[in-house]
Amino acid sequence: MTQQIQRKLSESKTARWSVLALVAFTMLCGYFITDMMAPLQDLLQTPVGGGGLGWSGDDYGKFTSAYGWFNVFFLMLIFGGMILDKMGVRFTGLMATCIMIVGVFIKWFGISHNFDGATVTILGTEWGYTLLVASLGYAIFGVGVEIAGITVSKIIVKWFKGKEMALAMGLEMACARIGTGLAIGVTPLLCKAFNNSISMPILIGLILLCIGLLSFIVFVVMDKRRDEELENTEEEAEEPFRFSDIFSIISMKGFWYVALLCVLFYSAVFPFLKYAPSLMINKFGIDPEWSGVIPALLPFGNILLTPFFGNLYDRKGKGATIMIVGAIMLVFIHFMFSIPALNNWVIALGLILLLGIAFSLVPSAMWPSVPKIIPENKLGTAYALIFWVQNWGLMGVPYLIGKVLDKYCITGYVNEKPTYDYTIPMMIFTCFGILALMIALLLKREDRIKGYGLELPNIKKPEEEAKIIAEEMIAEP
Ligand SMILES: C[C@H](NC(=O)[C@@H](N)CCCCN)C(=O)O
Repeated sequence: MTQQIQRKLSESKTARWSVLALVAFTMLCGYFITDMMAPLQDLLQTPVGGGGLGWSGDDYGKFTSAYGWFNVFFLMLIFGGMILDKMGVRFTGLMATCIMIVGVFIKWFGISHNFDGATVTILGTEWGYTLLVASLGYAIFGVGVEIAGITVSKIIVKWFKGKEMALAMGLEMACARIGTGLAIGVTPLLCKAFNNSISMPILIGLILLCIGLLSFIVFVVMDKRRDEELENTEEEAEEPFRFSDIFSIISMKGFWYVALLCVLFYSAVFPFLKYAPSLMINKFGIDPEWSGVIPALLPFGNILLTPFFGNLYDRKGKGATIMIVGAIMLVFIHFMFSIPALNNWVIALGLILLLGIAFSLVPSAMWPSVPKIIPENKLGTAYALIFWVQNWGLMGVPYLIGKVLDKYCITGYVNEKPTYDYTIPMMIFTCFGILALMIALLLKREDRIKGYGLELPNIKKPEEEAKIIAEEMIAEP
């Protein structure tokens, strides 16, 4: 009987696509705030007298890397994954969204106060209070948005397993990319509209996130209703999560290949995006006000392509091959960016569009591949562990690039602001691409050995599904 209800509910397309829209909107808000400071790097580095905050490249690198501080060092993401598997998607998602709100509020507070220019020395480095408070806020926000990310992945598996799972994940990522695209493209305009205010766009982000919380609350109501109908609450999951599951996950080679591919690939994209507006100004001579426009095309390209490739994976399979193609493209693109003579904006445009394709290929195949390697009751923890490994890159790479820029890449000063040569940073990103390619090849090999089914379609044919249901009904008299 339970299975029959489950079947009926899982057939309700409207319900599951509405759920997707609700949680994807929350993620859109989260990603908007994650990336909104990138196009303001130039203004942040403008001296205080000129209306900026007077940060150095190193300061900007520190702030950007704060995103991963608590996730990486205090293992917040891993605790988040454990909470997710123990407490379920509703509790964890609400908790994560509230953490995001607190973090953005603190970041806004830090940026909108100058604390009379006071500084403090931590671990031998000097921090202005504005930088420190804003970074702390961003670090707290980073915990929230990452836990929300794993929660949403689990929600999609819960509602879409055996259906259009990769398409749904692709669409969720597409919405998240709208957030990134808006952050990069629109923030400088918002800033200008409010008299070059850096804090005002953050406040707008905060308001948007509160609407994101409301959207998640509507999801909670729907999800609760579904579980009540199924007479199968999250707390009564058949095989609850055990602490020892962490060890069983990390003892799998397949898990490590996905985690390493994830950290290497994403380290060459998200941190790159944080510096892309500055690259456009320094290498391609684009006006600071418009420096976000070309980079913003990357996430907007993802909006169409990630669901497209997700759908392809659902129907045709070839997940491991898709990841290899994406990694090859990544190497080519960053290598081209690193060549100093290629400095025409048309080349920047072409490369960003290509990066949009590469950055659609890998995520659209990688995330839906995780449930093929890891059992569902350990999925929250597995996604959390993958995100944790990835956060080392999201934290460390912007910091590294900030240091490299200030130490090796300054070519001069204009209005007291440094100008940079981006050759070395782009070569660093190319190296990440090469390593990602090697791991993608190893993953395909492991799939052949272990038979995870990464090259197989996700959508089960009706005959196969009928067989599974019949087997389940026999097992449950
Ligand atoms: C689904 C995936 N999300 C992540 O990888 C997050 N850990 C990183 C979020 C960083 C946001 N700038 C994705 O967005 O592809």
